[in-house]
Amino acid sequence: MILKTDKLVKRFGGLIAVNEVSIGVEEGSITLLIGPNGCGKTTFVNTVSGYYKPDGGKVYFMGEDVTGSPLHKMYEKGFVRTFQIPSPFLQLSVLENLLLAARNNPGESFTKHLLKSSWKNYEMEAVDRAVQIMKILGLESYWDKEPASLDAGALKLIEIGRALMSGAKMVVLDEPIAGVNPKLAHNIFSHIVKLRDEMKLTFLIIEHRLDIALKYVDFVYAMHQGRIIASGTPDEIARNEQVRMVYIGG
Ligand SMILES: Nc1ncnc2c1ncn2[C@@H]1O[C@H](COP(=O)(O)OP(=O)(O)OP(=O)(O)O)[C@@H](O)[C@H]1O
Repeated sequence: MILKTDKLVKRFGGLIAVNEVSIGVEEGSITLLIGPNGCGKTTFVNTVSGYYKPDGGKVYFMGEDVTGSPLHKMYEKGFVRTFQIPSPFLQLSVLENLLLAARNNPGESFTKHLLKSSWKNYEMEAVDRAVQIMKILGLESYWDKEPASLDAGALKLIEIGRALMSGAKMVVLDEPIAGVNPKLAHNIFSHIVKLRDEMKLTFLIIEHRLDIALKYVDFVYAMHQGRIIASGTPDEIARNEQVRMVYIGG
């Protein structure tokens, strides 16, 4: 398991938004977190990623106890939420946007990289990686285009590509297909699957559109009122009575 939580708790005053949530995310998997509005999904992810301090329980990332680690520490360890990556620069190309998201950009620490050769090596490696990522995401033919000229699906893929350039090992996506048409939504999920298969990347995804998402993910956790009420394969979750009750309202 790349990520594990053990009885994680987050309270807001008297409200227990995350109530002893224990989950495990397999490395190289796509894991989905579902549940009705207000059930605690965002608060759970915020508590894991260091945006909130937990009121109880533990978080383990890559075998290390990271309970209460701040957001930037989790990011350094490779646990990345796409909002941590600055928004794309609309006047720059797709390639330039990917390059700017690369971590340890020598431009950031001038004195460490006075030698031109280290700049060159760094730049070549970064360009190679960006090209590899653009190929997997099907963005290579747009490499010199400005993001603003592309569709919503491509923008989402650029966002994921930039998370990858930043050295992410696990990416958390908050409703990656919200507001995009079904064709683009399937396209986004197909590329997430490719990243899992070709780069061994792990995803934790919050998504409401189960008709689409369940076709692509490996494992699902269902939350209701701060607790995990079911977990299993997409098939098991689609057949789960309690999950159906919560979603359809009995
Ligand atoms: N900062 C906060 N202060 C107080 N209460 C909060 C705060 N953030 C969330 N809550 C409450 O915690 C509960 C869980 O909210 P959360 O946003 O985590 O749910 P969610 O499952 O992500 O919902 P959605 O699908 O609508 O995004 C809700 O009752 C919400 O009102």
